[in-house]
Amino acid sequence: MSSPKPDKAFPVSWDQFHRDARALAWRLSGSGPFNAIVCITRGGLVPAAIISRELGIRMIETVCIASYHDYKTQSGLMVLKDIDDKLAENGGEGILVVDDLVDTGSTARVVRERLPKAHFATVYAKPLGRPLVDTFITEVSQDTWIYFPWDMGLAFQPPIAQDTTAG
Ligand SMILES: O=P(O)(O)OC[C@H]1O[C@H](OP(=O)(O)OP(=O)(O)O)[C@H](O)[C@@H]1O
Ligand code: HPA
Ligand SMILES: [Mg+2]
Repeated sequence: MSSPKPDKAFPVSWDQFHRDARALAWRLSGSGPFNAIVCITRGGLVPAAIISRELGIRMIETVCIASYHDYKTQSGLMVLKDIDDKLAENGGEGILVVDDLVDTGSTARVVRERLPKAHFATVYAKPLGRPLVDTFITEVSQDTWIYFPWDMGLAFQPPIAQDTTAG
């Protein structure tokens, strides 16, 4: 049986995301040193860019994984592009893996199997995936959906007095 879809919303602005990704970089600056970043696309691209700038890591590899094909629905995790074998030598020691969030943990689990010694970092974490992450910044509940700034746009909001759904 599939779990109920998250019904709480946690919208994140560009400003907030930049602050949180920078906070993650600060926290990571006490770990390492890291020779390279492995970024889990697509969500990991933005935090990886911010962290690579802050920590001066210019070697960046991608692992391309698609797990949520429809809005809030996870189905059939696919590894579209694997990590270069050379980077996976030594079990990924000295490698920093970056993603935007960990939810059920299935994406992180696949990457961890490939890079068991790598350091795994995400900006946000939900309880089911949290044990798979070494460093993260903010935890949200499992029934919360995180709305990233690249998935949102500015929209008109009706005044409270006109909102028929308001009490
Ligand atoms: O812990 P999990 O339940 O596996 O969920 C977390 C993953 O889901 C999202 O990726 P998605 O598959 O939506 O692809 P995208 O990064 O290309 O948006 C997110 O970016 C994480 O990689
Ligand atoms: O809460 C989420 N927000 C955006 N993408 C996601 N992919 C898995 N969980 C989430
Ligand atoms: Mg992703």
